[in-house]
Amino acid sequence: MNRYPPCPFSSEVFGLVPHTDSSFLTVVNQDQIGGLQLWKNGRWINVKPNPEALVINIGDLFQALSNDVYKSIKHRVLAPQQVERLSLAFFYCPTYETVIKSCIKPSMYREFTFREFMMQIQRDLKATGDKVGVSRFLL
Ligand SMILES: O=C(O)CCC(=O)C(=O)O
Ligand SMILES: [Fe+2]
Repeated sequence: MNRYPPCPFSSEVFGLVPHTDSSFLTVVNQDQIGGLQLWKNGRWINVKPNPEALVINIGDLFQALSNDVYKSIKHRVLAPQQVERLSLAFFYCPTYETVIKSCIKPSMYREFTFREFMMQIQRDLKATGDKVGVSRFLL
């Protein structure tokens, strides 16, 4: 559950900074406040809340397994100005021992386990303050 409290400095801070999800797939149920945006064709696009729909995000593992046929899209959440925003995110991930390996050859990525991937993200975050992500495993 993500809770985004109303923020008087909403133009200066993010609810959630730009990122890609480290999962295989993410299922998001957002409320009606809005603020979720996708980076597409060089600009941020609003994901309009729809009470009858869930948002399905392709994650980094889907990108690696599909050999970049599908991309994990960069997204962010703007901080709400006046009212609280809530969302539910379900990250569909494999076990840590699962080997991520594309069946499309030649593979763009070397084989890696989900554990290796998550540990590399933590190391990069500590060292650079940023998630480098799946590009770390490009051959
Ligand atoms: O709150 C949202 O709509 C998206 C949440 C999200 O991107 C995440 O939890 O990774
Ligand atoms: Fe996300």
